Parts: sequence; C-alpha cells; structure tokens
Amino acid sequence: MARSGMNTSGATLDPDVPKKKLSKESFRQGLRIFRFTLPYRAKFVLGTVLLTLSSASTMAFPWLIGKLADAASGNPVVLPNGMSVSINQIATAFAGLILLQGLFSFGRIWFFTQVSEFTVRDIRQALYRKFVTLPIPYFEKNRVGAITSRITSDVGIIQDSFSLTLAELFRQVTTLLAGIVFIMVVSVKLSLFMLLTFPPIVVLAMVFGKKIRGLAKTTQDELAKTNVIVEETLQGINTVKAFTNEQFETQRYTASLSNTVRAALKSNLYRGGFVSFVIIGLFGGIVLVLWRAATLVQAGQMTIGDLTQFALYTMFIGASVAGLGELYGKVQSTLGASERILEILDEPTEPTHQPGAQPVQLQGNIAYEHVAFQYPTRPDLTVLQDITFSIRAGEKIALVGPSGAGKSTIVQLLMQFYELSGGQITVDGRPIQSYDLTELRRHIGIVPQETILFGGSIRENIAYGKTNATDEEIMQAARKANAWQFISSFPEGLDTLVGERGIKLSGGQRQRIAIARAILKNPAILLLDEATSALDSESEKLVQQAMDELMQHRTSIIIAHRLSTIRKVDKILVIDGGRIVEQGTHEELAHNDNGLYANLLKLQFEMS
Ligand SMILES: Nc1ncnc2c1ncn2[C@@H]1O[C@H](COP(=O)(O)OP(=O)(O)OP(=O)(O)O)[C@@H](O)[C@H]1O
Repeated sequence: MARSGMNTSGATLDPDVPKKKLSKESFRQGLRIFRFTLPYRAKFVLGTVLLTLSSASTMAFPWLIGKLADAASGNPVVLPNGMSVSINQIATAFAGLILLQGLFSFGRIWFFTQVSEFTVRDIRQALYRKFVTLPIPYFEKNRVGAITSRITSDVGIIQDSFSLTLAELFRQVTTLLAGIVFIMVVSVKLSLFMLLTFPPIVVLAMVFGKKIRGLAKTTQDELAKTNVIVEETLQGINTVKAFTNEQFETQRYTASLSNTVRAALKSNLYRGGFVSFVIIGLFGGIVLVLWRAATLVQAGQMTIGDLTQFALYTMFIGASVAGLGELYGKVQSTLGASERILEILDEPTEPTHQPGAQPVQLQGNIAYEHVAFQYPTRPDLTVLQDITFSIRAGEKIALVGPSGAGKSTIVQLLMQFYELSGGQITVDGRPIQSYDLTELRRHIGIVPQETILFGGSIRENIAYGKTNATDEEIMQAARKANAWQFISSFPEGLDTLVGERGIKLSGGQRQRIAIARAILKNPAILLLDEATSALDSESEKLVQQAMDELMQHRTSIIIAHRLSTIRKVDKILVIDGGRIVEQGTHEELAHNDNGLYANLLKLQFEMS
C-alpha cells in the first residue's frame, strides 16, 4: 500500500534515491550484484528451501481450518484412502504443522541474514578498496557525500533486499499463485466471480497510490527547501545579523513553511480519499463475494468448510497482491542501488600496488620537461605551461610566486595525482608513469600546508609515515621534528588523543607532527608546502629547525610563502601565471631590480 514518504516534522522515511524503471536491461545489470552472494550460495539455497517449506506450510493453514470447520459443522472429513478423521486428529496435525513452520522460519531467517551480512560486508569492502584507489579527479568531479552514500544507504538497500525483499518476493508470488490454485479447487464459480471483482479494484488502488507517492515527494522537496533556509542562515548567522536581516529571513522561512503545509495538505487530501476508496472498494468487494458465496452454500454447492477455506485463501491472495505492490517499489530501489554500486566498482583505478612490482631505490634526480597542465574539472583553464627545470639528487629548490600561480599544482604532478596534458616528468631519468605508483609515492614525503590529523593518538598519527614503526623510532622522529617537547608535556604523551574527538593542537604543533611523519617515512624526495598562516616566532623557529633537519640529504621542493626561509636553497623558481618567469639563487634574483622576486622581497620587507 502507498506509504506516504514523510511527515512534516522532517523525518524522511524513504531514502531519497532515484528509482530504477524495471526493464530487462536494468534487471540484467542489477543481477550482477549477485556475484557477491556466490561464495555463500550453499546458505542461500538452504534458506530458499526452508522458505519454500515455510510458505507451503502457511498455505496449508486455511485448508486445515476449513477441515476443522467441516468437522465441527458435522460434515465428515475423509482422507483419500477412505479413513475418516476426528477434530482432535486434525488439531494435532495442525499443531505439528505450526511447530514445523516455526522451525522453518527460524532457519530461513538465520540463513538469509547470514547471506546478507556476509554479502554486504564484501560489497562494502570492495567499495572501500575502490574508493581509496580511485584517482584524485574522481573526487573532484563527485561530491564526497554522494560517494559515501554508496557505501551507506545504497548498500543498506541491498542488505534489505538480501535479507527481506527477495524472500518476501518469493513468498508473495508463490502465495498468490498457490492461493489462486487453491480457491479454484474449492469452487471454480466463486473464484471466477472473485477474480472479476478484485483485480480491477487493486489496479485502481495502485494508480491512486502512485499519485499519492508523487504528492508526498513534492511535500518532501518543499520541506527540504525550508531546511536549507534554516541551515544556511544559522551557519551564516553573523551575516544575517550584520545585515539586520532577521525579519527578512523569518518571513522567507514562514513563506517556505506555508508552501510545505499546502503541499502536505494536498497530499493528505488524496491519502484520505485513498483510504476511503480502499474501505469502500475493498470491503464492498468482500461483501459482494460473501453474498455470492452465501447463495452457493444455500444452494448446497459449497460446505461451510469450503467457504472458510475460500475466505482465508482470498485474504492471503489479497495480502500478497498488496505486498507485491510495495515490493515493486523495493525492487526498483534495489536495482537502482546495485546499479550505482556497480558503476563505482567499474570505475578505472589508479595503478597502485601492481602485482609483481619490483621495489625501487631512488636517488632523487628530478626533471620537468615542458610540462603543461589543465585540471580535468576545468579543461579550459591552462594552469601550467612549458614548465622545465631539473633538480639533482640532494638539492633543494623553492617555488615562489603569487597566489594561484600554480606552485602547488607543480608539486602535485610529481605525485601523479593527475595526468599531464603535455611534456613529461622524470625521476632518475625514468618517466614517472613507468614506475609502479606505490613504489614511486613510497619515496616521496610531503609536509602539507594544512596538516590533517586523523582521529586517534599522536602515536598513530606519527606512525602514519611508517605503520610498523617501533615506539623508539616514533620517539626519535618526534625529537628530530622538535615535537617531543610538547608531546612529553601532555600527561598521556604519545597516547594523547587528537583529531575530532581529541585535543586541538596548534598549527605549529600539527606541522611538527607532519614533519615527524615524514622523517619516519624517510623518503628520497621531499615536498614541503609552507603554511600561509604565520606562526609566532618561537614556533616558527622550531618548525624551521625541524624542516632543516628533515631536508638534509634529500631532494626537496619547497613551496615558500615567507621568503625569509629560503635564502639557503640551491635554486629559486619564480612562478607566475603558470610559467617559470625567473630562476636563480636568492643572491642573483634579489639583485635583479625589475624582477618579480625582488619586488616580492620588497613587499614582504615593507609588510614586516
Ligand atoms: N583541484 C583543482 N581543480 C581545478 N582547479 C584548480 C585545482 N587546484 C587549483 N586549481 C587552480 O589552478 C591554479 C593554480 O593553483 P595552485 O593551487 O597550484 O596555485 P598556488 O600557486 O599553489 O597558490 P597558493 O600559493 O595560493 O597556494 C589556480 O587558478 C587554481 O584556481
């Protein structure tokens, strides 16, 4: 039956996922998700057998009840072999059947839930493995929320369908077919009468139901709009107040609420109509059939037992038709969900962790040759053009230039986060694409502008650079990174929790954790992105010392925002508008009065 999708206090009952039109193709696609159940097929088959048995025993109930009614009303109940049976014997058989039915149901649930739990675990695992190996551009083209809902709500729908929907579908279809056969056996005349009366009512009810679902969706959309107003304005409450728009926003919200109520009332008008239609149509139909049945009993063409059986089977049929209507929607969502899941699983991944990849040792010679680049999400914007430079192993270079010049992009390309649009990058003379991606990245360490700490202890966060590091190694790295001092001042030391649920570290402290991570990783090549936000001078000094320590004997590329920190580097590349506009040592560039670097220096000098 049509379940209205929501109430107006905001709880959305149906996940707002697009449904899939049922077609041969969508079925064929959707069924591919079944490959995840293959390892558990034995359990699945067992569950199906038990389900068949339990459905069959349910179907025997009305038959036995009819026999009881016959025996009670004095019609002798005779077995095919001519033996007549008593009420007690029928009741005993009934009790036995109920017992069996209980066991069958238990077994069915037990086996089907195992299949669904294991299958869903495998699907989630496959999805997660896929997520982390998808190339970076994928995450720029798709919202993270949309991606994570694949692993939560879509997989949830699949779980439902393996544990419930499939079984229900099977049961309802068999009940419907068997029910029709049974009523035909009881009385062909009455069955034909019933089948002419009910299906038109059911079809009408389904059309009605669809209309109501459409209206419920409209209400849902209207409500979503009101929620957007609340969220936006509360998040930007400072702006609302600064512009003294409290009244305006309240009016806007009220107007949106009125729309919601209007939509909800319309939807409920139809719902009311639907309920009275069901009462009048359905119960009217039942009265009609009962009237016909009564005349048949009176004419001696049916017994009371037959009538009871007939009525009960009819109820079964009615329930299964109604159930099938609801299942239709569930099958649609399941197909939609499995298609979206399979779509992600079919996405090409980065070539990481290739089988048979040889470990490589890198010297750290880097060369960029005429590198050109556009971001895949903005193909019309040339971010880098003709970038050519080289660094010998152990040298340090700095990239400077205005914001948006392309410095971070140059560095990211070395990690192969994106494909080049032109030119090539080599490491130790080999194009970077020829390396196994994991092997290449293993030798590159980064200290980003903004260090992301994962929820967990400081120990875990440092060990992110080398997951099997010993405590001794972690402490040593922390010392070299000038981080040990503040870590040991916490009562819980390395076990101090950081991240969302833990304490908040200062910018300088987080950077030093990032440096400790990189020290543990011990890479041949280092990419350092200086924080733009200035640290206090004490913290600055500690971070700088730690960076110097980290850079020793490694090829390093530094994205510098504060020019004071890069006087000692071997070469400075000045980037502007995606090109290298100047290069040389600090001394050389500082004396080129018309140069961009000299100007930047002057600017920073004036500012400080
Ligand atoms: N992921 C991305 N997708 C699309 N465009 C991007 C992306 N990242 C950066 N850009 C664009 O590429 C250009 C270069 O950005 P980049 O971050 O490399 O500059 P930057 O010199 O490092 O700047 P800053 O000093 O402010 O960090 C900018 O125009 C920016 O808008």
